[in-house]
Amino acid sequence: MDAESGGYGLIEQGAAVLGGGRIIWVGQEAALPAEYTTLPRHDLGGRLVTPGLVDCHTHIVFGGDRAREFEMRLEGASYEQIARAGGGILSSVRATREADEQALLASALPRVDTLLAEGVTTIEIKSGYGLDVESELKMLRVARRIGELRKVTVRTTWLAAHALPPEYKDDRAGYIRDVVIAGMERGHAEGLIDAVDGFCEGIAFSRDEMAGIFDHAARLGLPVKLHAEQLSDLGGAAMAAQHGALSADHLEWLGQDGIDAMAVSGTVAVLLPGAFYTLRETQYPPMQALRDAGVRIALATDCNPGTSPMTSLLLTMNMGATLFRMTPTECLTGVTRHAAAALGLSDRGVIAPGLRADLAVWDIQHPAELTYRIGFNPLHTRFVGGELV
Ligand SMILES: N=CN[C@@H](CCC(=O)O)C(=O)O
Ligand SMILES: [Zn+2]
Repeated sequence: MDAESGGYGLIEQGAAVLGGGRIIWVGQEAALPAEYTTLPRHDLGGRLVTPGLVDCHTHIVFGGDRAREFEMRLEGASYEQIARAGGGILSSVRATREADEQALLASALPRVDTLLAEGVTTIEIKSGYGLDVESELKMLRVARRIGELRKVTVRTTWLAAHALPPEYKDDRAGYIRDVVIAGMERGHAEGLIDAVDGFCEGIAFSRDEMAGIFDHAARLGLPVKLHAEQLSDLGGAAMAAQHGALSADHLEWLGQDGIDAMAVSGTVAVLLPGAFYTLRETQYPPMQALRDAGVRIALATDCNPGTSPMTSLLLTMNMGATLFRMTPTECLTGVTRHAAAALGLSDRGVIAPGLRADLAVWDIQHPAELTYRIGFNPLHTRFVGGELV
């Protein structure tokens, strides 16, 4: 990092050596060690290269859409009112339960491809619209298939604690036992789960319920993360941090206790400006206090049918800057290094020897252009695991 590059760590006239899916060497082309000078070359024409982008919070696999809910909100209904009336997440649950794996895959792929076309090379995909064991596992199988078909890294997250389905409306404990925990065990045994998440909110699960679910995840050796403090302050982020959570996400209502706990545990703050924008929220995440405490901040699309029907990580960066006053450097770090950390991945997000050769090549001169433009995609090429895509 240096002052001139604005903290990006830019290398002018740079070159990188890739091999075995990894970055072997990076530096100025003039300093390329002699042993590499005879290797086949890709001339990138002086373009800017960044790490491949990481979208660390998505619900990109789902059935149906929520365009009617969008209209209802414009007519004055709130997200909570719609949820309490059986709409919101539960309407996506009905459509997701009805869809088979093929249909879910077919509807998700165009959304995924839109992300990839903007330089994304790693995507997190949550369950959470099935809310029964079979439907939740179905979502995660589709997520894994997306990774195989598109040759990108997909990290899967068990989000059965997203909402209470109607058949369990008088039996919260039964839902947690029979679906959230029993399904977690099965999904873990089948190798379908990389992390466990939940929605800690008045319309979803309490802090104590989530703590019990996280204790179970810990027994299985699964890392945890949490939708916390989106609509109210239930102290979810602090509880998640005490469980060593990889990330706490949303965080509009996060208080100082939560910030302090996240700083101690190294929990990444994942901000989701798409949901903030769509819900026309007025409560801002505590950017400066997070910075002051040294909490790492990531950005993600939160692509979902209700609160963030968005498939652009570049627009997310612009929103992070315009809505949350993040600097362009913070926005880029937020979709690379810190986003990788939010997924527990230490092998990507930076261009450095030994790390995965996931790279995005852009037709721009300066990295701030990625954040500054709106609706413009300057991606030239991606390298995924060292392969030119
Ligand atoms: N906040 C909870 N879950 C999703 C929204 C899901 C939905 O409304 O379908 C989110 O991250 O914003
Ligand atoms: Zn979410």
